Amino acid sequence: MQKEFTQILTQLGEDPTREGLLDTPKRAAKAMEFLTRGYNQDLDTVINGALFTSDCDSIVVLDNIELYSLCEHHMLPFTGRCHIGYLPNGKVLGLSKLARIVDMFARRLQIQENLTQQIAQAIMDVTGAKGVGVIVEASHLCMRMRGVQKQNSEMKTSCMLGSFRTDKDTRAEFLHLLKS
Ligand SMILES: Nc1nc2c(ncn2[C@@H]2O[C@H](COP(=O)(O)OP(=O)(O)OP(=O)(O)O)[C@@H](O)[C@H]2O)c(=O)[nH]1
Ligand SMILES: [Zn+2]
Repeated sequence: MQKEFTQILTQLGEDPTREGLLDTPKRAAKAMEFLTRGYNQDLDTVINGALFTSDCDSIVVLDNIELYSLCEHHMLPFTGRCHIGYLPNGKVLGLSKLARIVDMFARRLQIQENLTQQIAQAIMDVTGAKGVGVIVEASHLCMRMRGVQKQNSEMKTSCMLGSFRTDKDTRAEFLHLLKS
């Protein structure tokens, strides 16, 4: 991507050979590689076998997982928090792996709706849980720095699968746990 970033600098009217910009294409390429490293990850590697037998039959929640992604329309950041709950079905997932799953999908070009669904579906697929709920709250720089320029609105998306979708008591308990 270095060559392309040099071209972008030129298109902007900049001089890519001036001192401050000499290493910019290299840095920008490295940063973009980091911001999209989710493309080089898969669930198996991320989970690393950290799936443990358990007879836990209560909702497990991990909330306020910070999230950094890039919107696929403008390639500008959207950032916020992800809240996850699942009802185990004989297996529990290593706690950090929930956050790693969030990162794997967030570090790709995304829209928030798809990101939310992909996280929920991955947790369902990996754990075979009875139900999964995922809520994402995020602020989109493409709506703040440019375009419609609204500073305070947040997008909230949710994906409820299995018993979180079919059983309103389970869903209510999840939402209550998040509030408390
Ligand atoms: N649904 C959804 N839309 C998003 C997300 N991120 C950015 N967008 C929207 O994608 C849309 C792209 O609309 P376009 O009209 O093609 O692009 P644009 O002219 O840059 O739009 P404006 O942002 O309204 O200036 C905008 O409404 C963005 O707000 C997201 O995660 N989910
Ligand atoms: Zn956008």
